[in-house]
Parts: sequence; C-alpha cells; structure tokens
Amino acid sequence: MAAHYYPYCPQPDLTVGIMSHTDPGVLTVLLQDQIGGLQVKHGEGWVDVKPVPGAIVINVGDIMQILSNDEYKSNEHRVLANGCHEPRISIAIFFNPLKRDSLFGPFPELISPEKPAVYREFIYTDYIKRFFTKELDGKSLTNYYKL
Ligand SMILES: O=C(O)CCC(=O)C(=O)O
Ligand SMILES: [Fe+2]
Repeated sequence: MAAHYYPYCPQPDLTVGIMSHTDPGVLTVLLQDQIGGLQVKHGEGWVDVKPVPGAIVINVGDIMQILSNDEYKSNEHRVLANGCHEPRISIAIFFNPLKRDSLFGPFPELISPEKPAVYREFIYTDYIKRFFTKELDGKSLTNYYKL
C-alpha cells in the first residue's frame, strides 16, 4: 500500500507529481480525493481521470499483461503537479504475486499457434528488482520481457 501526498505546487507547469509509469503488479486499487491530477494515456494523449466521490480506480498492472499474454494491457498513467491551494492525497493498494521465487510468464492456456507467447518466463524477484532499479518510464518493464 502507498499513501501519496502532493503538496501545493506554485509552478505546476515546471514539474510533475508522478512521472508516467505502469504499475508492476497484478491490479492496483486507487482511492483519490477530490483535487484531481491523475491522467491515463490514451493513444498519444493524456485523459484526466476525474475524481468521482466514492469511486475507486482500478489499474491493470504489468504482471496481469504478461500472465494474460497481452489479453489485458497495463495502463500508463501519471499525476500532474498539484496547482490547487490544498494538498492532494491518494491511497494505492497494490495486489502482487505472493510466490516470488516461482516462474512467471503467460498462462499456457492463453498460448496457441495463432497466439504464441509474447513474453519469456522469469522469476518474480528478478522482475521486481528490475522495477525498483529503473526510473519510472512508461512500459519499459513489459518490453524488457518481450520475446
Ligand atoms: O496518486 C495517484 O493518483 C496515482 C498513484 C500511482 O500511480 C501509484 O501509486 O502507482
Ligand atoms: Fe501507478
């Protein structure tokens, strides 16, 4: 779980809240307050994920993309710097695999001659180490494991 606190930024055009990234796990459940600033990539552009009172945001993570052999796609998202005069708060709960020493890769049921495996297998511990030693930079984690 992560609790994010985005203080007021007097020059929001000069920086960002969180750089563009995808979440590495299976799914993320995100609760944001009413301030706004979360955006999701759509094509080459960015779309505001407007706060809806009582609603949660579900992000598909990279491991879901890999396990599903690209049936589900992890979504690139970012948070703008907060130009509002009150802080923004969000809480993210990350659902991650428990068996960290096991091999991960596309489910065999989702591999066929028509749809070969898109990703090679790997140990989750190595994968998560890679995530924490790189910058937040869009879809580089899934791209790294592509065949
Ligand atoms: O603060 C937000 O709305 C997003 C946070 C986020 O992307 C994350 O924790 O991975
Ligand atoms: Fe995220």
